Amino acid sequence: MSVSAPVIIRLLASSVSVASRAGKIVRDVMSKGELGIVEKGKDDYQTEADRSAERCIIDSLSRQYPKARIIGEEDSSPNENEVSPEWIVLDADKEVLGLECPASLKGVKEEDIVVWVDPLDGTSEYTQGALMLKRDPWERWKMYLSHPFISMKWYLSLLQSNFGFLEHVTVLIGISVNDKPVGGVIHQPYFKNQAGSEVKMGRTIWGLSEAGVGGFTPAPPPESIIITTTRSHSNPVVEKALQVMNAAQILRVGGAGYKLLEGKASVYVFASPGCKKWDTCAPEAVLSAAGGKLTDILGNFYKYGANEPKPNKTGVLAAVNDELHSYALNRIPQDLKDALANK
Ligand SMILES: Nc1ncnc2c1ncn2[C@@H]1O[C@H](COP(=O)(O)O)[C@@H](O)[C@H]1OP(=O)(O)O
Ligand SMILES: [Mg+2]
Repeated sequence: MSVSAPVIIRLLASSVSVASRAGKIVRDVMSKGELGIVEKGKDDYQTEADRSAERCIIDSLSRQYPKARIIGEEDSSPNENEVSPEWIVLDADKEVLGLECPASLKGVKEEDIVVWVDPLDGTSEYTQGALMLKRDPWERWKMYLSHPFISMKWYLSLLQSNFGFLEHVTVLIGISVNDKPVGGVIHQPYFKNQAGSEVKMGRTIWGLSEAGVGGFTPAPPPESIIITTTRSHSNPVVEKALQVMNAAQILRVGGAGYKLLEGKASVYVFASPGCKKWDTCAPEAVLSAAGGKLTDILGNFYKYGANEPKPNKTGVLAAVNDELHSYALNRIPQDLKDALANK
C-alpha cells in the first residue's frame, strides 16, 4: 500500500477491504447454520458472526494502525489464538487510495483517530433470517422454539416476508476525528449483484467528508415524505414521533446502516435510546458526505470521542438534506424531546 497517502485515506481504503471479508464471515456462519446466539440484554443479541467478524476487522485494522483507538460493539479482547490467519486483511481498496484527501484531513495523525465498529448491524434480522432459511417447516418450527425472543406475531410476519430481512444486515466501520464522523464504510453482505445469470453477493458503500461517496448513487429524495424507522425496537414514544411526521409512508426496516441504503426514505426517525455510537458513526459519515444530516431527536450532533458514552440516549433523527431534517425536528413535540432528554 502507498505509505505516502494520508492516514485517513489509507484507513478508509483498508476499512473498505476488511468490511467485505467480514461480510463473507457473516454469510459463512449463516451457511453453517450454527449461530451461537447469546442474549446480551433485553432485545439485544450476539451471534458467532458478530464475534468472528469483529475479530477480523479489529485485528486487521489494529495491526496496520496500532495508534488509532478502535472500539467494537462486541468488546472482545484481542487474542492471537482466536484469529484465523484467513481473517487478516492487509490490502486496501484502490479506488479509495486514489482519492484526493480533503485539506482539512491531510494533517490528521493516527493517534487522533477513533474507529467505531459494528461487525453485524441488524442482529435481530440476521437471527430471524436464519430461521426462515430452514425450508423444512418442521425444522423451522423447532428452531423457532429455540428462539424464545421471537413472538408468534413476528414469526407470522416473517413467514410473509419472503425471507427478505437478511438484506437489512450490514457491517459498519465509522472513522471519527475530533469527535466528528469523517469517514464511513457500510457493507451489505446480502446485497445481490446480478451480472447476467450470475449473482455475486455483497456491496460496499463508503463516504468521506468533503470528498463524497462511492459504491452507490444516492437517489434523489422522493416528492412526498417517506420515513424509515425500526421494525424490531419500537415502543409507544417511537410511534408517537412517527405519527406527527405527516408522512406519506413509513418503512419499518432493521439496522441503522440499512436505513440509509434502502433507497426510498428521506428521513429516519427513532425517538428512543437503543442505538449506540457504532450504529451511527459510519451511517452519519456516509450520510453527511452525501449532503445529509444525522443528530439526536433534539437536533444535537453526537460526539464520537473514545471517552464519550456509548449509548445514543436521545434517539436518532436523520435526513437526506438540511431542509428535511429541520422539517422533522420541528414536528417532534417539545414534551417528547424533554422526556427523552431527562430519561
Ligand atoms: N433496544 C435496543 N437494544 C439493542 N440494540 C438496539 C436497540 N435499538 C437499536 N439497537 C441497535 O441499533 C440498530 C438499529 O435499530 P433498529 O434495527 O431497531 O432500527 C439495531 O440493529 C441494533 O444494532 P445491532 O443489531 O448491531 O445490535
Ligand atoms: Mg448495530
